[in-house]
Amino acid sequence: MALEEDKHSLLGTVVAVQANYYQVKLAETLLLCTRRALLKKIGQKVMVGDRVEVVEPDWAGGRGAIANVLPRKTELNRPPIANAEQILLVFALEEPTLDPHQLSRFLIKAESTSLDVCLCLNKSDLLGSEQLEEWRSRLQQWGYEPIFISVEANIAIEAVSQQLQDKITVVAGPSGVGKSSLINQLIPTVNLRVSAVSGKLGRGRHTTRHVELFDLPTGGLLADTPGFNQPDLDCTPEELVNYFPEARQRLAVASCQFSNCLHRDEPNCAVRGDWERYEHYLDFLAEAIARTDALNQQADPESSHKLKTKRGKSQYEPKLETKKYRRTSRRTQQQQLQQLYEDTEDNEENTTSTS
Ligand SMILES: Nc1nc2c(ncn2[C@@H]2O[C@H](COP(=O)(O)OP(=O)(O)OP(=O)(O)O)[C@@H](O)[C@H]2O)c(=O)[nH]1
Ligand SMILES: [Zn+2]
Repeated sequence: MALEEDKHSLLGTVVAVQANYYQVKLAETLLLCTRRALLKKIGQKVMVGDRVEVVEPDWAGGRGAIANVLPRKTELNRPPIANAEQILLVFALEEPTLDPHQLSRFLIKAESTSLDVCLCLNKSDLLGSEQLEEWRSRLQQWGYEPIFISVEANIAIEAVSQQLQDKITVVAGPSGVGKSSLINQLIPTVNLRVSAVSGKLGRGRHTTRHVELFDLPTGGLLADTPGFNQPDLDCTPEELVNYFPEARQRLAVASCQFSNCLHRDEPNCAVRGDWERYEHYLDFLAEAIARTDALNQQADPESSHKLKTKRGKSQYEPKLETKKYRRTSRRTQQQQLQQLYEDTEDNEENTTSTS
């Protein structure tokens, strides 16, 4: 049920969701809204980032009701966010030392969302200019143009600001790389907790059970995500290659002999070669295959995976997703909410184990 953005309706953006309440931002005003019963009835969920039509505004009381949700441009599952345009992936060059395998894992995860990926490398104050240039050309080979920043030395924060202007951006990255420090710098009023060098103390900022969008002073919204060190890869072995820009490039100019090539040892493969991350590709491929096999064995009737038989060989496959459909959700909305809670718990575990 598409709703036109007509000028008579009151439109806002959901900036926080908690239980059955939605905080909706309309121009400079925040209204605490409920969801109209009809939306509930038709199973229309409301996510952070959603553009919504608000009715019955009570400006004095700061209340309202959501009557409609505009069609989403994008939709993320973990964290649950609608209409995000890009992922700002933050890593540190040192403390902790940049690990290409871990960085690739995050990049693959980010690429699989179909959102734009912006790579931001913090703590550039800890490296010399030669080392920085080495990293730059290395990452360019991977297909990325990193922004080197230092929150502590106030280097290139302006470039990040520009990159975020007027967009919904999701910040991601492992623990300890300086995400909180960066967000505090970008939004001075936000006051996120920065971990002490000695490690995390008790319950941190990610123990809250909701995702929130923060207002950027330059326009735009920022979503912070839990700092987790090992995102799960949930792509199929066939999809994986699309999440390596440098491999995509090879496939843009040549084709493999076999349409179902996994680019391992198949004859006349256009992808296999001496590019730096090819070894990583093989590692992640093995992981994706193991995961598919495990799913296969579970044979869970409730799962979104289908058992398919191809040329006499049974395979457990997720619903077919071409690149065009990558952004559509793979799970039901109900599961997404559960995941949000799991995310929080995962992170609580990580927080204790990394301190
Ligand atoms: N040398 C240096 N240290 C920095 C810089 N930015 C942040 N740090 C330090 O890095 C540590 C971690 O910073 P945080 O902002 O808490 O990192 P985080 O990514 O939010 O970590 P989580 O909350 O675990 O996700 C703190 O001790 C910061 O002072 C920088 O540019 N250079
Ligand atoms: Zn191939």
